Amino acid sequence: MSHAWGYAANNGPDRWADNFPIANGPRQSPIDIVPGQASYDAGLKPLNLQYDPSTCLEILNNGHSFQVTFIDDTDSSTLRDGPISGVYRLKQFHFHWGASDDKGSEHTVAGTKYPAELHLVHWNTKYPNFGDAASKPDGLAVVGVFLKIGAKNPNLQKLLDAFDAIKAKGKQTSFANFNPATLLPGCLDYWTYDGSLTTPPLLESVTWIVCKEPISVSPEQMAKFRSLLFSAEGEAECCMVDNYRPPQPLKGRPVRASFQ
Ligand SMILES: CCOC(=O)CCc1ccc(S(N)(=O)=O)cc1
Ligand SMILES: [Zn+2]
Repeated sequence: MSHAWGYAANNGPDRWADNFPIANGPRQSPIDIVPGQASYDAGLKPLNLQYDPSTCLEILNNGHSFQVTFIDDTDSSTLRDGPISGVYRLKQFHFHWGASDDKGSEHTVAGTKYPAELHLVHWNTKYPNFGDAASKPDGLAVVGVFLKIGAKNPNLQKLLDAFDAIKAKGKQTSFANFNPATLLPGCLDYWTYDGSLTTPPLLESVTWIVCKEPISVSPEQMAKFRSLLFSAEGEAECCMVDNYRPPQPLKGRPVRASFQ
C-alpha cells in the first residue's frame, strides 16, 4: 500500500511523480514568475469576481491545508472575464505557508518567496461539476494572492478564529457569511499562464491568475497558521507547515501580464 502524499521527505513533492507521473508534465504549477519576461497583453480584461457570502459553507482541515468550502450549485459566487471565457464558480479557497516567514508561497516572483499564498479555486460551468472540470484543460481557474508580513489583517483573523475547531486533520466546522472578496488586494493587476493543480492529482487543468499585489498578514497571524496539524487526533502531532510545492519548469509557456 503506497503511503498517501504529503510534504515530508518520504512523501513530498520530489516523490509525487511515483504515483502521479504528470508531475513531470508540460504545464505544471507553480512557477517562478519573472516580471521582465512576462508579456503585457492589452486584450486581457479586468478580473470580474462576484462573491455571495451566503454561499460560504464550512471550514475544514483536510490534512494538507485548511479550506473554506462554498455552495456551488448556482452562479452566486463567480469569476468572469480576466483571461477566461464564460463563467467559473467558486468551489473553495485554501492557503499554503512556510515554517518561517522566508518561505511558504508556491509561486515566486523573480525568485522571491512570500510567507504564504491564498488560492481561490473556481470551475468552468461549461462542465457539470468540479470533478469533471478538473480533468479538462480549461476546467479550472485559480486566483492566487500572496501574503506579505505587515499589519494584522482583520479579514484573515475571521478565519484564524475558527482554528481551534479544526486543529487536527479531518476536523471541520460550519462557517457562514464570509466574503472571500475581503481577502483580495486593492489592485487586481495579474499575471496569467496555463498550469496545473499544485497538489496531487496535479491535473493540467488550471488557468492561473496570480495577483501582483499582496495582502498583509502579521507575524502573530502567521504563527496561528503554523498551529494547525497535518496529523489527526490520536496521532503523533505534526505541525502543518511548509505545505507548498516549489516552482516547476516553465517548458516554454508564455506568461502574460494584465498591466504595463
Ligand atoms: C478531481 C479531484 O481533484 C481535487 O480534489 C483537487 C483539489 C485541489 C484544488 C486546488 C489545488 S491548487 N493548490 O492548485 O489551488 C490543488 C488541489
Ligand atoms: Zn493551492
